[in-house]
Amino acid sequence: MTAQGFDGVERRGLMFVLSSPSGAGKTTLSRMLIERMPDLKMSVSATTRAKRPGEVEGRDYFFVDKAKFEAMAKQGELLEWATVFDNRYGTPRAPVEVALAAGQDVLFDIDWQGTQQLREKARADVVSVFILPPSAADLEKRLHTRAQDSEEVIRGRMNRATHELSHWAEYDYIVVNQNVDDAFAEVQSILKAERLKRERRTGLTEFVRGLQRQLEK
Ligand SMILES: Nc1nc2c(ncn2[C@@H]2O[C@H](COP(=O)(O)OP(=O)(O)O)[C@@H](O)[C@H]2O)c(=O)[nH]1
Ligand SMILES: Nc1ncnc2c1ncn2[C@@H]1O[C@H](COP(=O)(O)OP(=O)(O)O)[C@@H](O)[C@H]1O
Repeated sequence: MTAQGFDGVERRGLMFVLSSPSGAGKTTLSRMLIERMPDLKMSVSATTRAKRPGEVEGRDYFFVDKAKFEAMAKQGELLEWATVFDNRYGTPRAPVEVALAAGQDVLFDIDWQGTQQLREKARADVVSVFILPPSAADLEKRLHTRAQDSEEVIRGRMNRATHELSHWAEYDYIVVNQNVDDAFAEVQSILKAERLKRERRTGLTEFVRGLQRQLEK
C-alpha cells in the first residue's frame, strides 16, 4: 500500500470518504475531485436502486438486483454495505484493494453506516468529510433542480436528511457547500494536507537518512 508522493517520498494510500444528506452535493464534489486530483480513484458501489436518467452502469454504480447483492455480501465481496431508502448499497472490496496496493487513494461516496464500517476496519487510513447544505431550503431546491427523482422520492430524501445530519460529529472534517468552487477548494485542501501526514509517509525515514548522508559529505 505505498505510493510515490509528488516529492518522491513513499506513502500509504488513504480512503477518502464524503458523506452528506442527499442533495448536499457529494456527487458533484466527487466528480470534481476525480477530474482534478491525480492518483485518486472512485470506488463504484453496487446498489439495488433503480438507475436514474443519465447514470451509467459501472461509472455511477453497478446496478444489481437483490439476489445478486445478497450473493455478493454472502461471499465476502463487499467491504461494507448498508440499507438506505429501502435500497441496498455496498462497496466492492477487490477494486479498493487493487487501487490501494497500486499506490492510489480511493474516494468513497457512502453514508454514515458505511463510514463507520470502514473506520472499524482501518481507522488510520480513513479520512472522512461531511458535507452540509447551507440551508434546508437550498437542500430541497437542489433535489428539485437535479430533476431525477419523483416528488415522493424527494420527500423521502428530505425526511431522511435529519437522520443523516445527526451523524455529522462522527466525521473528521465538515464542509458547508454554499458555493461549489469554494467547497471544492476546501475538500481538495483536506486531501492535500492528509497526503502529507507524517504517519502515512512511510518513506520519510529513508528520505531523511539520504539527506543526512548528503550533509555529512
Ligand atoms: N454504506 C454505503 N452507502 C452508500 C454506498 N453507495 C452510496 N451510498 C449512499 O447511499 C445514499 C443514497 O445514494 P443515492 O441513491 O445515489 O442518492 P444521493 O444521496 O442523491 O447520491 C447516499 O448517502 C450515498 O452516499 C455504499 O456503497 N455504501
Ligand atoms: N454549491 C452548490 N450550489 C448549487 N447547486 C449545487 C451545489 N452543489 C451541488 N449542486 C446541485 O445540487 C444537486 C444535488 O447535488 P449532488 O451532487 O447530486 O448531491 P448528492 O450527491 O449529495 O445527492 C445537483 O443538481 C447539483 O448540480
